[in-house]
Amino acid sequence: MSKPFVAVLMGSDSDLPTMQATLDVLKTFDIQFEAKVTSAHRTPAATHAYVTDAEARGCKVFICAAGLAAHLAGAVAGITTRPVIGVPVDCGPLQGHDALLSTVMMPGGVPVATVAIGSAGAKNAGYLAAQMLSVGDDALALKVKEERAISAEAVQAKDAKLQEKLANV
Ligand SMILES: Nc1c(C(=O)O)ncn1[C@@H]1O[C@H](COP(=O)(O)O)[C@@H](O)[C@H]1O
Repeated sequence: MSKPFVAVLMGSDSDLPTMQATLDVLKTFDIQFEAKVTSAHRTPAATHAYVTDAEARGCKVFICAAGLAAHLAGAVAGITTRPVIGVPVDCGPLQGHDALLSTVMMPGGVPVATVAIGSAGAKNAGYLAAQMLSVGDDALALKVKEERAISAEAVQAKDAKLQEKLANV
């Protein structure tokens, strides 16, 4: 049986600093992934071949990051019926606003789940992929819940510190 994994695709190696946040989250959850530079514009045939092959080998979710005229996520969504998460990368003169619109504004029937511009969006792409995979995986669902609880505790600890500071003013 094919092993489930997430494919993390980037339009360029210049997107890697942004996408490190996605890879870090996938590692936190022990989710298998493949990371690859491939471009709908520059290497359309290779992108098509990879997506078709990855789906056949067990890819459950595609995460696609691109900046500027970001068509990678949309092009991948046109090839596969697996969920596609789009990360607009903050580069170029428009700082990712162009990538946001070209990633999110998909025609009906071919969705791309688009996250925020830049590293915060890249981080959420990892969490969203984990939540998608957790639908059929109870152990992963538990890990996602535990991670949420840890992050809630961190916020509460920050508030406790603030209250302490305020009490001493
Ligand atoms: N938007 C796309 C696509 C695509 O959509 O297929 N391929 C590369 N790119 C983006 O071009 C930007 C500049 O790329 P370079 O740094 O290689 O010049 C990157 O953010 C990349 O994702």
